[in-house]
Amino acid sequence: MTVPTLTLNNGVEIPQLGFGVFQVPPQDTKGVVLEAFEVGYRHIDTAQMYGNEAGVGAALAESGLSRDDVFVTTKLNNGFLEHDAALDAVKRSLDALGTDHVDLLLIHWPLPTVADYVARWRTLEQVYADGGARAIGVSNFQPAHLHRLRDETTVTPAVNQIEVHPYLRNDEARAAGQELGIVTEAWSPIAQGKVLDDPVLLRIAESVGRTPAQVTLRWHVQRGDVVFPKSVTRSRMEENFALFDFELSATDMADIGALDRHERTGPDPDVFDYVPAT
Ligand SMILES: NC(=O)C1=CN([C@@H]2O[C@H](COP(=O)(O)OP(=O)(O)OC[C@H]3O[C@@H](n4cnc5c(N)ncnc54)[C@H](OP(=O)(O)O)[C@@H]3O)[C@@H](O)[C@H]2O)C=CC1
Ligand SMILES: O=C(O)C(=O)[C@@H](O)[C@H](O)C(=O)CO
Repeated sequence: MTVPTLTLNNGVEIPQLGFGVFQVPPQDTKGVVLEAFEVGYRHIDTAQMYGNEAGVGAALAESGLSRDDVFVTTKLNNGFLEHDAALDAVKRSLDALGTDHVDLLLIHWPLPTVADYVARWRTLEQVYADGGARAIGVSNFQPAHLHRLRDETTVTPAVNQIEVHPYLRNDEARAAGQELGIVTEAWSPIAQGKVLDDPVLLRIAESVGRTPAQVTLRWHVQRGDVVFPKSVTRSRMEENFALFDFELSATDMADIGALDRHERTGPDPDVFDYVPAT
């Protein structure tokens, strides 16, 4: 199955479907990512916060895949608020991943009540200028945060990685991204499994002969977002990868969109202030 790519605002191509490794235990990560590569995934979404970049790096090294064939994203952890500390943290990520550049580097959380995200964005701009990342972006940024970056900095984020699933369409943040030429990446795309028993998704899944997870992921794809479902279960990795040989009708798309309850599974970016010790 061929995974389509989207073109980011600096011309870099990103596979629209990837594999997320949040909550994959560090000691299992190499094996899980190698399995994901076997299934066909070529886009891995990790983070300093997940503690498993070294496992991703070990899988990259052992896979025999060319570095250019895999799109790797990592994220600057919340504790690195100062320029030099953030640069050092990025260097450690590159070492752990066994590469001299990532394809995409994100600010993980804006932390608007803790520190100035504009300063962290300038650090990412430097990493980008120095070749440590082919593209830079943000995660969990609200429209006002994106507008501040537009007004006060030089490089437009390539992506905004935000929580999106049928119970949280997150229309405002997606629309701000569209206005500014920023691709939306939908995290927790199946709401960590919470949407899978929904009667509407069950009905549509039955009608198209697919599973509720496939229908949900296909909904994201048809909306034009990037997704990277996580699973440590081989059969689910395969299920989540099989999205490009069926289509949802306009009515199915609208019915899924109507499930929005503004219900987050994760923290609210306007107030999230978790800063780990570094
Ligand atoms: N930037 C940010 O702040 C955040 C980013 N993310 C990113 O998004 C990725 C995906 O989000 P995540 O929170 O992991 O949640 P997901 O929505 O991807 O759901 C993962 C959960 O669903 C289960 N699951 C996966 N596929 C299926 C299936 N086909 N049928 C039934 N159950 C299934 C998994 O179980 P099992 O593994 O046991 O098979 C796991 O418990 C993360 O891994 C991370 O890369 C996530 C949260 C926040
Ligand atoms: O998975 C991520 O990328 C996250 O940022 C989450 O872990 C988030 O920090 C969270 O769920 C905290 O409870």
